[in-house]
Amino acid sequence: MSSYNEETKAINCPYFEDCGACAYAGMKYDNELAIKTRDMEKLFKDFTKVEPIVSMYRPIYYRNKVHAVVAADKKGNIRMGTYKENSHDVVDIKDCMIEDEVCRSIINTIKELMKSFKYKAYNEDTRQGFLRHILIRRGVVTKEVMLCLVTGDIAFPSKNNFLKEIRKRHPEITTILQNVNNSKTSMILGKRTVTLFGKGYIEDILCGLKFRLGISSFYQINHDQTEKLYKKAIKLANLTKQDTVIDAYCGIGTIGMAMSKAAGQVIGVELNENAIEDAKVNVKLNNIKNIYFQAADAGEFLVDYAASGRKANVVVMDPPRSGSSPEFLKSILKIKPDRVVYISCNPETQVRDIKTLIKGGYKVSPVTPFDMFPHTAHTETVCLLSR
Ligand SMILES: C[S@@+](CC[C@H](N)C(=O)[O-])C[C@H]1O[C@@H](n2cnc3c(N)ncnc32)[C@H](O)[C@@H]1O
Repeated sequence: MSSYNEETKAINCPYFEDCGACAYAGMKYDNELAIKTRDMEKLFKDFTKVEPIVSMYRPIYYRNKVHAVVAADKKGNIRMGTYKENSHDVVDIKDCMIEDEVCRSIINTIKELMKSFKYKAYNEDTRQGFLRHILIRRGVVTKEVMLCLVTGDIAFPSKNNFLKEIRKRHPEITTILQNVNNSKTSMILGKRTVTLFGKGYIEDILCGLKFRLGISSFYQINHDQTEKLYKKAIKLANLTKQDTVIDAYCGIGTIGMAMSKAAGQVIGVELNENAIEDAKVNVKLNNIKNIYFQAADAGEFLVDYAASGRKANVVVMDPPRSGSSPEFLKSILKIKPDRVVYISCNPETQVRDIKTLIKGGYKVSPVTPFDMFPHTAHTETVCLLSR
């Protein structure tokens, strides 16, 4: 069994070595925070100072999105969990200190039901079998739960009985989806998704705003730390009603919408069309009038934006782990916004991108690290670049 020490805020986990997610399992939380701060100081030492890391009061059960790979061992026993590092062996996880407890208990129930319903785990080599992945999202404020079963085929034996049973055992589930993925791929989701029960999405409240979340859209996995991070980003942006803000890599529109009250207008740009669909609904849900969204590659969008001579005073960017693109950064240097607020889940690519902006005339504020992923080796950072 995994456990948490209330005094040291350390977690202990029997899967620690095989799973590999929690690099700092077993360590006092204070020591972990000191290591993360030191790492950030090293990384940013040539450019700027690092502020104290923003930590969690109770750093457990924070992941509001939980994923389990489903597989069978040589004896045919079902295993549900995560891939061992650099392998396709599945670590069979029964409990986890960083995942939402409700999501985890639903996964454990599905494992039990697979036996009684005689469902087979999907086999990636033969591409046979039924259940391949389980993906669950829970609204931290609304408590709505979305369960997505990723199967190798659309055929779902005893579907109605299964749905009845899982809903009886977990009345907290508000919607159930089936996604079909029979491709040789490391991607979890395939192209086809059908709603088996409920609305097909959940809602959650973040920074006082309501957000609709689909299964494929990005949503920060640590709700409480995200609110602190956005608050800091809004402060750094120092907005007025005269400002035009570009929210680049905007996902379902969370940051841009949180900034819209203080800004003149906001333009959100995001590659994932489903996320943009959610963003457009979210604007209506919150009755926001000064924001619009475009589905596009952020780099291409900004190249066109710069070429058309339009201006923006503020750019907020929150790219994926790979960071931003040279075209995007080049266009920033053309548009010359006064302020660029850069949020990153991979400070190494952030440093690379910051170097380009500094060469182009920007100065960088102290960086604030946020412990968005306690016990793992990851840190989120935010800073302001201004000219
Ligand atoms: C770290 S998430 C940030 C999302 C959002 N800002 C939030 O806080 O919820 C990065 C987002 O960038 C999107 N993305 C990835 N590559 C992109 C690209 N080339 N152009 C635009 N968006 C992209 C992803 O789909 C994802 O939604």
